[in-house]
Amino acid sequence: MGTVVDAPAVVTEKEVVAENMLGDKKVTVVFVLGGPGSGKGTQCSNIVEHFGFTHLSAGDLLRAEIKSGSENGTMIENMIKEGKIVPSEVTIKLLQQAMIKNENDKFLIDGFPRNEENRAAFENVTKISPAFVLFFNCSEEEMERRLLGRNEGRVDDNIETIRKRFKVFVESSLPVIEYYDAKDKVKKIDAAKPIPEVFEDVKAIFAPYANT
Ligand SMILES: Nc1ncnc2c1ncn2[C@@H]1O[C@H](COP(=O)(O)OP(=O)(O)OP(=O)(O)O)[C@@H](O)[C@H]1O
Ligand SMILES: Nc1ccn([C@@H]2O[C@H](COP(=O)(O)O)[C@@H](O)[C@H]2O)c(=O)n1
Ligand SMILES: [Mg+2]
Repeated sequence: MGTVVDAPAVVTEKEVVAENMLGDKKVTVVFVLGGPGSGKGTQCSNIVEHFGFTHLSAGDLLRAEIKSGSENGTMIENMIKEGKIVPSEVTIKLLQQAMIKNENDKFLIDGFPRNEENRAAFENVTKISPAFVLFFNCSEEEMERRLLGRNEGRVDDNIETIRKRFKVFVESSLPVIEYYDAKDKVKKIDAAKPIPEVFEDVKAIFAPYANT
């Protein structure tokens, strides 16, 4: 009888889950965080225009899901009215679908991760870690003034919900920023300055991404 040799373990390409791969494209993800009204959406529009990123706002995706008449619509609407954080699986699915649908490989993910559950679930499900976290720092007094003047008809831009959103930001979102800060991944911006001045600081951070 001939010698029996164990067949070498064959690792197919599909079994290897490479970091930051989305299907067959390698992606760059920047998380854009900051309190409600700190100017995340405003500056993301500028970054899109100058640096060719695609902007995905978790809040916008959730609001679109409500409008689409999805089965989760009522639950999402109630959570937003209360300033609460929607379960991660719902938001991550929307973000993943939006990234897959888009041909770009550079994404600004605005308003996510909002809590520890968001952060851990996104890393586990997607195996994507952010290149860095852009953190817009602003006082509650200034953010409150901006939100009350925004006039976009958002159901959560009223003083009662704004106070709840600030509490959630301090209790659940700041710890996520601290988590990434401990990994030296946070780039903090003074977001209390006028819009063009904030963008000057943002531009300096994104300079390495020009023409990529
Ligand atoms: N630096 C700034 N100075 C003054 N007003 C600003 C500044 N940045 C944004 N704004 C205004 O403040 C309001 C809130 O801005 P924006 O929607 O960008 O905030 P956000 O961080 O995305 O808020 P949210 O978390 O509620 O979505 C808008 O009306 C915007 O025009
Ligand atoms: N990761 C997230 C992001 C947002 N939400 C809910 O949407 C509301 C509005 O978010 P904005 O970023 O547009 O301010 C937010 O207050 C949450 O209710 C969420 O659940 N999870
Ligand atoms: Mg926004």
